[in-house]
Amino acid sequence: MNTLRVTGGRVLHPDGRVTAADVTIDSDAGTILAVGDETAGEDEPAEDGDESASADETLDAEGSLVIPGLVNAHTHAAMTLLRGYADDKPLDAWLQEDIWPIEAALTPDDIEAGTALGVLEMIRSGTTAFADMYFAMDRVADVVDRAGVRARLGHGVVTVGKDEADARADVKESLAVAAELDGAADGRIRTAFMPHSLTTVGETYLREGIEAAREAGVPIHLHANETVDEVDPIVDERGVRPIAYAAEIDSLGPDDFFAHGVHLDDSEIERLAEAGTAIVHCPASNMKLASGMAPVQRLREAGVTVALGTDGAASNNDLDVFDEMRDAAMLGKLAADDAAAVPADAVVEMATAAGAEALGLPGGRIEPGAAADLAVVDLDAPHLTPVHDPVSHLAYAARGSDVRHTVCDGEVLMRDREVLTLDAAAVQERAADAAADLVARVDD
Ligand SMILES: N[C@@H](CCSC[C@H]1O[C@@H](n2cnc3c(=O)[nH]cnc32)[C@H](O)[C@@H]1O)C(=O)O
Ligand SMILES: [Zn+2]
Repeated sequence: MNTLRVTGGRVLHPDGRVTAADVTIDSDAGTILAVGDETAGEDEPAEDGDESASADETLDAEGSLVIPGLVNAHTHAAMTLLRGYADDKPLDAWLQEDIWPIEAALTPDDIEAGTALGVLEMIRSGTTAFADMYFAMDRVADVVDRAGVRARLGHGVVTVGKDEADARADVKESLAVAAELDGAADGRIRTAFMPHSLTTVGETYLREGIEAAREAGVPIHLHANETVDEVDPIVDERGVRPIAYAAEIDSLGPDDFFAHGVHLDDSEIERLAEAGTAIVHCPASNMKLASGMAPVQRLREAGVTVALGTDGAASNNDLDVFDEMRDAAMLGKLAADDAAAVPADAVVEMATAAGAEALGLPGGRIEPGAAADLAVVDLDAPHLTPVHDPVSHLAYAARGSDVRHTVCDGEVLMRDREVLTLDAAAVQERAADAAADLVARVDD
């Protein structure tokens, strides 16, 4: 057995406690073997005894905080190519006037280049798992495989504006991708059926796709209740709110997870809680597109699993989950009109354990037997001094660039800020070239 030991740091435990402890990992199995010495005093660093000497590989965590790898539970990674391409517009106009026209010109090579850039950015900011809704998903899966991260992947279906044959083909593609890619990258890739939203996919197609997904045991991921303009047409046309409609078409299951959930009434929150369907809160995207303020505190109080997502880089404009934690806490307080709402420990949980739970992926907890997915955050920086409360720093003061090392499935993906699984300079250059070519093609 090959072992990896993260030494000399302080560890964030699943119950929110922070203690000095080494973390010992079985790198072959990709699991955590031990966290400190259970029999030793909890505030004492684990002894650097024989065990440490026998680890095959070590990562220095002196002066640092060892946290679960962060989970970006809703993104479109390849949209890094469109970062800063179209800003300062509401969702509907932004998608229809800018994003969809340029996405129509994206090639599979572009999507691979943009995804590699997105994954590079995620590894460099301590994210080890993400959910991605896009297209050319075989190329996305290649990147995930090479980079060493985990992901729940799906082909996004849009049927509005398409004829019946094209619409059916899109649904079929999403189901085929979900069947083919599940279990890829040594099991680090799982899949989902991903209709874009309840308004951009017609009812017949939704029903057909969801029925097939249920038969195949594949979860469902879609954008829901993101803007008022998306809720109103459903209410006008059907006389029920979107989450009730989702239940009618059987897309409200315990393994399903919906992005946004901004405009939810109490009956919808209750339904989500009863069904066990998770919400992925994307505060930066919701603020930037002025979509609204999600009722995060009420969702959590009702028992809904709330994860965090950056959404695509064109509506954020980065993929840093630390930013998302801070934004979620800030916006959550504003939405609840209560400074005590959505506190630091809540957003840390949303970015870790709740994220893994929403995606149905391993990780999110540092404890023996859990997946060895973690990030080591360097606390030795002016903006992180003094350390009264490390959890407060994670939520309010730390940034992705404070992450020193990133580990996923027992493999070191970044050591001392050097990404080992991707050639960072090459990925960045290729993405910049692909983006410049893309814009030149579209502007012609
Ligand atoms: N097969 C579809 C692709 C859908 S992928 C998922 C889509 O979600 C879009 N998207 C990104 N962010 C958001 C958001 O916040 N709300 C809704 N859609 C978004 C993204 O631009 C992409 O077109 C097609 O042929 O158009
Ligand atoms: Zn999205």
